[in-house]
Amino acid sequence: MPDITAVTHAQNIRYDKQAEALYIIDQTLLPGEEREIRLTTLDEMVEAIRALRVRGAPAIGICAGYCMYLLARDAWTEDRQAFLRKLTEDGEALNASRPTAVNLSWAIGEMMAVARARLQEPREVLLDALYQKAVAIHEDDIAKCKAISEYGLSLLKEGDGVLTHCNAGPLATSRYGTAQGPFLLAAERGMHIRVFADETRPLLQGARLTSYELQRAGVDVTLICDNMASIVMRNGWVQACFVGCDRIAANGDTANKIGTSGVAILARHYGIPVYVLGPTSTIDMNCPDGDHIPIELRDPEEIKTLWYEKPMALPEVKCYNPSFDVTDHDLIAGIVTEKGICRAPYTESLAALFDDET
Ligand SMILES: CSC[C@H]1O[C@H](OP(=O)(O)O)[C@H](O)[C@@H]1O
Repeated sequence: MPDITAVTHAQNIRYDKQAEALYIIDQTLLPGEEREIRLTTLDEMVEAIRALRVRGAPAIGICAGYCMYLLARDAWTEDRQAFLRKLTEDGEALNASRPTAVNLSWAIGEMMAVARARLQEPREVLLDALYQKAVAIHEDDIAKCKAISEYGLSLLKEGDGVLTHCNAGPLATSRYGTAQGPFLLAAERGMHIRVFADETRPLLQGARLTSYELQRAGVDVTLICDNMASIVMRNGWVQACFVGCDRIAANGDTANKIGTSGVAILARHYGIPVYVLGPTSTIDMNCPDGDHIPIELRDPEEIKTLWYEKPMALPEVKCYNPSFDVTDHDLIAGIVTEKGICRAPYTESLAALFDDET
């Protein structure tokens, strides 16, 4: 029996204030096992983000907020400059865990701003302000994802087919998700949307996470290999592509999971619109274009060994393993944020999102 709320409200990141403990669902074990693990030390936090036990741009930012609060508790000393130096160092180490998703550096920056602003306050006042900021980052994302899901759903009609790539559901965010949120909202409202989920090699977030979330929510999801995107588009089964984002540059160029740019180029060939969905915390107005987005390179051996019982190529074969690629802004029909749907020219429409913040 579909349990939509169990999916949309999955506690992928949970902070127990009584125990002062941070828990995450270890996403490397899904879909076979749903296990919470506790993150206590900086090394555990860095490893969890690097190993994608917690992953997805917004989720990484939310986790980083709580991590910075815990690290501040450990770094505390009456010597306030020494405290700030230690927290800064820990934040830099956390930020280095993965370079592409701007949400990580954004969340760490938000927490550091509170630490600097409250530096001379008594210990409990400063720590409470940091905790409240971490909670705000988490709760703001819930509201953002719900709004993104509503705007995204406004682009679809009953019976539409949508192709998605990687995972941008509740496991990658706080609730509902970004690119997948509209599908879950449609299910809640009894609207039939047919989703084609790319498996998304080599980390298989689409197979392991997207189809796991959507199937359990009762969404009509079909899992396909990445090299099948063209045939489902050619068959006329896809009316739109919805993808997430890890960093959107000021001109609309968007970094997302490796393979996204190929989906967008295919979609252009078949005349299918591609929408990027993500919160404004994923927009980096200091990054002028996609050439300036740092692309994470992962262990090349993953190509030959990940999820396989035995290596699928000779050990001496070279591999190249970029975790993201950049979709040119001119391939993107719209960028869906919690503030609405931005259209080209993105240099102007994205900047306008921040007008009320200047
Ligand atoms: C709403 S998640 C955004 C984005 O993050 C994912 O990358 P990863 O699984 O490596 O953290 C993927 O690119 C999603 O589209």
